[in-house]
Amino acid sequence: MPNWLLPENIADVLPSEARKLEELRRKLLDNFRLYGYELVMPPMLEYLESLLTGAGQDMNLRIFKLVDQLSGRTMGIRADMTTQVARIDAHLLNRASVTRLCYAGSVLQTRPSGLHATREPLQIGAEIYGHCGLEADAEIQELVLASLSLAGISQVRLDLCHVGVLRAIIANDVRAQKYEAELFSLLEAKDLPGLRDLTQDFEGVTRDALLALPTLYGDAATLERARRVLPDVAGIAKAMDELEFLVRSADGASVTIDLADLRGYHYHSGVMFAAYVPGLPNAVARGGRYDHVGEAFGRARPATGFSLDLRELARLIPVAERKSAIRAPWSAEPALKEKIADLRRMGEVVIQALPGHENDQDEFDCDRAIVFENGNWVLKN
Ligand SMILES: N[C@@H](Cc1c[nH]c[nH+]1)C(=O)O
Repeated sequence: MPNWLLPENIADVLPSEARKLEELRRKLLDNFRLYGYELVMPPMLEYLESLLTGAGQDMNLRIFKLVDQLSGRTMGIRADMTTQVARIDAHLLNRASVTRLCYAGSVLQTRPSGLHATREPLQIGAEIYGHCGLEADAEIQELVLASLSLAGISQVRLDLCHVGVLRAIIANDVRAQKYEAELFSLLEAKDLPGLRDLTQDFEGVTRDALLALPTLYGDAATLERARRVLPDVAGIAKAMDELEFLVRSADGASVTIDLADLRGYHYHSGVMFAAYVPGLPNAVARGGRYDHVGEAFGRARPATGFSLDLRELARLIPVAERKSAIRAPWSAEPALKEKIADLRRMGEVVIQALPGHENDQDEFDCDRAIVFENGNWVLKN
């Protein structure tokens, strides 16, 4: 095997793609700051227990593990930054007020989420702690749309879902509760035959409601249909009210409902959403409420947020034009150095051709040059 071969679903980012990624990262983080989100940088790896706190079993399967030579304990490489940021809010900041945090960094996953998906997403996201009202979810929803619009993507569909619906359906059925994890995966896969099989011995109301969930998708009118079809219990009515609030607050954006789209790390506790764009089968961004993660870290804090993979997002936008640049000869002469420094201060890219490389091609489009004329260094087209 050639020694330059990388593992499956792991890739280098080459200059033109890296430029897109970095520009997007800066734009998004700058915009988060305009909304008051403070940047945090959690570590690449932690003890496994802290990475798993508050998260479901599927998180454990997605984390690469290794042994810490200093402590002998098992460490994990983060597969998702949301719970790390919740840990920071719960333990390190310890603020009682609303806290808005954002982050950008690589995460590593043992398995790709799709055939061509990377196992090293570049995750960027924003989270709000300390407000249990839906206003926080609405702000996050707005931030998702703003982020995608900064990437030049305007045709976005927000797909809303609510974990409370499934939880309310199985709340009074002990047998169904035992199979919660299986129910999640069958619903995510919209696997009706599998769902029929599993629910055979469930109580009639539970079974009917579970079988109805995969059919409850479509425009906002789906919520009325869901109210008619699903059992009339407090948990479901509350979830429907919350979803209706968010449909209203997303004014202008295209919103759909999909009560079975429960994909995620299973730490979500309320409203969840996924953003879809044309040409991509998987969601570009995901998020939602996860009020119990802080509690698992010892400090209950309402929480909601979103994250997306910058690599995936960058694939959707065209390659940025090659930036025009100025070519300069290589010389240590002070007058030339000063001229070059002046131009760079003005934001120009000035590339000094190293001796013997005057005609090399590179990523830049050198449309001007600094030349020596009549005793001066001048800029020429
Ligand atoms: N980190 C979650 C999305 C999320 C962020 N905040 C809340 N939920 C994911 O990647 O699926």
